[in-house]
Amino acid sequence: MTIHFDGAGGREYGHLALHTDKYQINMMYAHWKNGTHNRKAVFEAYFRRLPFGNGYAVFAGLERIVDYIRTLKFHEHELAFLREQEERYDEGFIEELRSFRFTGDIHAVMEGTLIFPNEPLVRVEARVFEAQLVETALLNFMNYQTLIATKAARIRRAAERDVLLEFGTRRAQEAEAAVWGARASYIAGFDATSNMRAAMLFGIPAKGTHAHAWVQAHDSEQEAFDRYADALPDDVTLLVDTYDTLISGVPHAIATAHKLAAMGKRMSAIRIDSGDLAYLSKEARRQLDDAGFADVRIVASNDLDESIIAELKLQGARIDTWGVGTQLITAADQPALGGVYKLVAREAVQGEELVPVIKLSGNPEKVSTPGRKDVYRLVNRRTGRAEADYMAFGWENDVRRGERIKLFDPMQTYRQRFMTDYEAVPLLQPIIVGGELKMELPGLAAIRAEHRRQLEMFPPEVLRKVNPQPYPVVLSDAVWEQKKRLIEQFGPQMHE
Ligand SMILES: Nc1ncnc2c1ncn2[C@@H]1O[C@H](COP(=O)(O)OP(=O)(O)OP(=O)(O)O)[C@@H](O)[C@H]1O
Ligand SMILES: O=P(O)(O)OC[C@H]1O[C@H](OP(=O)(O)OP(=O)(O)O)[C@H](O)[C@@H]1O
Ligand SMILES: O=C(O)c1cccnc1
Repeated sequence: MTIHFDGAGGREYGHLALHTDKYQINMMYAHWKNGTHNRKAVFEAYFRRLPFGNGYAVFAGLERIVDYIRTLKFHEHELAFLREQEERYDEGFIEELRSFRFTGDIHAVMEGTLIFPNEPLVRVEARVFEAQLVETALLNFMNYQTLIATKAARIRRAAERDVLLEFGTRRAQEAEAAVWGARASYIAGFDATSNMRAAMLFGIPAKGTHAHAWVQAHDSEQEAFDRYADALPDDVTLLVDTYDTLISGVPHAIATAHKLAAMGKRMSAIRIDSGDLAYLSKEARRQLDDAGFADVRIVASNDLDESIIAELKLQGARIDTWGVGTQLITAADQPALGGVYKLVAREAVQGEELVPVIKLSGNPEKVSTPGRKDVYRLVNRRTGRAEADYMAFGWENDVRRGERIKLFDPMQTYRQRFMTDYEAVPLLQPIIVGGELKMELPGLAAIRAEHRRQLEMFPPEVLRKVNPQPYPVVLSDAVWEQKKRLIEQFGPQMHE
């Protein structure tokens, strides 16, 4: 059976229970066959390396994860499809899936939070049957949206206080990437999107200029500008590079601006989309100023990214607004974030205590950190600065009480120091408990404000775009001791 996409937005198309890798279904099946499917498991999602050589990443994806978890169920057409698989799953398993709901707990970092390698960002505690299924979709959402939010944060930094417009939809890796990418960019400081659906779904301001096609669709550039300005209300932006930016585009735009002014309307901006954007913007600025339009702004676009924006600023470009598409929405210089989802604890016997588990690797970076962990941001009370993120077990009270704690880097254990006068801010919040939404997720305005507030807490050395200082992510003694113990316990087996 194949459910053909009927082109009419068929409802099946939006159902995500099978938005998972086949091996998850097979593991669920094997757990079910063995009678272990109801045992509790704890998974943590994290990434190991920061993208783009940045000093931090920006967490995004939670809204989509929560929506997915809350609506997760197997529909009849999905069960029918599973019945046809070569594994010939027992009918009892299909029946089990028919009543499937997520009944576990999810703790997560809030969107917009600055995050760092190897710290848990989402913790899923549920029957292994449930926790296993959701890995793929959860990573899919978290990895893409966090990647785009991080890229957007770099662009925001380069653009300083200028206006940033997200223009990526036409180059995005399909429709969902466009809208969730627009949202992720907005979280990290973009001001608006050209994508109308993203604007409608999420309440992001929608903004747009016009394309070359508008100019080409008229007998002359002047006519095109006048007609566009006539048709649209105040504050139009005219694209001036269809023929020649300085010889025809800007002078024609100025002529239109004069006509608008005579009618009590105004032209708000021109857009330049090709050529030497530094030179053209400076010359266009001069022409506009000389004509008495010092308040008309200049928008630039054309394959921009954070490096080109920084470079154009160095060259003294007179650009007020940056339209950024392809490089942002595809994260062109690093098109994937390698977030992973690892089992850290499990019920060896149903109903009994959780036991920590480890994943070993020849590569020390890839050895997982066992046990169900919390993560705290340690903020120096005197300076208000974040100094380290600290992973500890739930029963460790010293950090919560603000007692003196040791900070050491698990990759460089000889480097350690102590911290006393700090506030420990828990990063993992209870989002879903017992399958029920525990907290109302913040709206985009609050997420953006929190993101901006967090940036203030980090030193410029961590925030800079090139060769930033690593921010410490450290383990409590107890977490480190347990990791060592499990490495010793399971290590030799690697060589057998
Ligand atoms: N002054 C500048 N310094 C550095 N990079 C620039 C400068 N001006 C433009 N760029 C960037 O150079 C790249 C190529 O620009 P180029 O001038 O080749 O485009 P174009 O060929 O004129 O545009 P199009 O192909 O859209 O017609 C783009 O990414 C653009 O943003
Ligand atoms: O360059 P981006 O950062 O992706 O920004 C979006 C681009 O999309 C439009 O170009 P269009 O699709 O018409 O193609 P072209 O200008 O590259 O020919 C627009 O004029 C921008 O150049
Ligand atoms: O509004 C614009 O100028 C725009 C929108 C999408 C892509 N390029 C430009």
